Amino acid sequence: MSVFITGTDTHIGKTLASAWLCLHADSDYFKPIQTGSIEGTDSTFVAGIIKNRVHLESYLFKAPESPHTAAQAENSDIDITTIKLPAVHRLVVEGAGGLMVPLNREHLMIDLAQALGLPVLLVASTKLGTLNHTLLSLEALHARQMPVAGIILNGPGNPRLKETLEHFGQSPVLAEIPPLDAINTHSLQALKPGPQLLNLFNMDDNNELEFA
Ligand SMILES: Nc1ncnc2c1ncn2[C@@H]1O[C@H](COP(=O)(O)OP(=O)(O)OP(=O)(O)O)[C@@H](O)[C@H]1O
Ligand SMILES: C[C@H](N)[C@H](N)CCCCCC(=O)O
Ligand SMILES: [Mg+2]
Repeated sequence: MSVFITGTDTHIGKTLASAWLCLHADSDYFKPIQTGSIEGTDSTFVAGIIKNRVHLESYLFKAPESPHTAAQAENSDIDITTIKLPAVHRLVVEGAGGLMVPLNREHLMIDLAQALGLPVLLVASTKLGTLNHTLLSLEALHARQMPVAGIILNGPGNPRLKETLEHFGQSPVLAEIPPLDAINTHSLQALKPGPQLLNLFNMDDNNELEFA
């Protein structure tokens, strides 16, 4: 089984969560659309953690902007039908920014996620404001009846957040990643995912995802 990792925002921890999951789930990594390549790419970061199990991006643009304008700046255009999943058994696919990020004049990141048909993991902050951002993202996914595997909370502990998001968002919080002093293979290895999250990678493709 493979998953599509999105987030409530850019810079929210999608790559961190992706590297962490690839490490523990023995999974490959694929970032179909990367912008801001000058600053360094997510694939390069993840390759530092899981070495050579990182697949080449389908689209790579220099400008640290939304994919639709970063592509335009290079006289290019993103055609989501050209994005094919690498033929591997376990794959973590990372989006860019959040779900409503435009890829071209017609498609948003959520359209790509829907086209790829993978269960979606939503990375969300634990900061004030996250309830709105997270529930809006879940609303968008549920409105399209897309398979939502669950939420990964990233940031300082916030006791009531899990229960509130599970109640209103009808999706499980599958992991809570604390602020890490260092981000490397050792620190990610030491952070153990729960069985519910790892089981996602052991499910076969026709398993129904439902909120327990
Ligand atoms: N739990 C954490 N502890 C420490 N640093 C973190 C944590 N989560 C994220 N970061 C740092 O915050 C920055 C943004 O995280 P990350 O690159 O994973 O965001 P992203 O959602 O993948 O962004 P993008 O939309 O550009 O792909 C990175 O420098 C990352 O190392
Ligand atoms: C450049 C950044 N690191 C991401 N790759 C792209 C983020 C696009 C965000 C668009 C937006 O929501 O305003
Ligand atoms: Mg990233």
